[in-house]
Amino acid sequence: MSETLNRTQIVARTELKETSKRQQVGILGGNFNPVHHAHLIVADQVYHQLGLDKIYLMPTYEPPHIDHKTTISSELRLDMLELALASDDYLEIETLEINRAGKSYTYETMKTLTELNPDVDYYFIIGGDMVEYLPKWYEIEKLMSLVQLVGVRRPNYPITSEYPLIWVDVPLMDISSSLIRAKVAKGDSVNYLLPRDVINYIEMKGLYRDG
Ligand SMILES: Nc1ncnc2c1ncn2[C@@H]1O[C@H](COP(=O)(O)OP(=O)(O)OP(=O)(O)O)[C@@H](O)[C@H]1O
Ligand SMILES: O=C(O)c1ccc[n+]([C@@H]2O[C@H](COP(=O)([O-])O)[C@@H](O)[C@H]2O)c1
Repeated sequence: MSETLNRTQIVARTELKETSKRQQVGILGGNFNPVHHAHLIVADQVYHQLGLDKIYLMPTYEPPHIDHKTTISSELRLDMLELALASDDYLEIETLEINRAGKSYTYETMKTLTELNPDVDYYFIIGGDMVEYLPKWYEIEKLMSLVQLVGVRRPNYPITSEYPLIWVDVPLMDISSSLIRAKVAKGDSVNYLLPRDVINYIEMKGLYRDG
């Protein structure tokens, strides 16, 4: 945890201890097209720094952004997530949004998850790029009453928000799925930007060659 905790963080941290009988679960939602090492480092750092019981990486079916680019099939994205997480027992995949299909609104998802798991406290993790977009999220006020939002820094994005986020310090990593897709399309190396097994899968399936 950062040395520079703000009041929200300190209160939230205390609450973490007081609610220790309840399961503390983090969710990192995303398109994961493809999953990369920054996703895994973010999940790992939040897990350890907040002392959570588990983190789920949750692929969206259809990204809820109005202007979001098209994605690839959920089967391909799920395969890559499974390859990336094969050796970690505290990182798992939540397939609720894939199974539900349609637009993946986080409020709807977390409403379902909190109803299914009333003994779990959820921490929804978002990168700095998403933080500034929060006011436009569907039913954001209701979502905040269901989950604790956790922000992680991303290069070139501010670390302020009008919402009560817990900020977790992670190494600044200028890695993105779009960078990886662009590099694959150009034939550039993507070594060490994402797990080797995922790179092999991308090559085997011929993904992203056309941009
Ligand atoms: N390098 C990074 N540092 C911190 N957070 C990140 C990073 N990359 C992705 N995230 C966060 O992980 C979540 C899932 O990201 P997503 O699957 O959309 O990947 P992405 O790399 O942002 O993809 P794209 O480049 O296609 O937009 C989002 O909350 C995003 O902000
Ligand atoms: O619910 C919303 O309105 C909403 C708007 C934008 C993003 N999200 C969620 O934020 C997570 C990261 O989104 P993305 O597009 O960066 O992969 C993912 O779980 C999305 O479903 C949710």
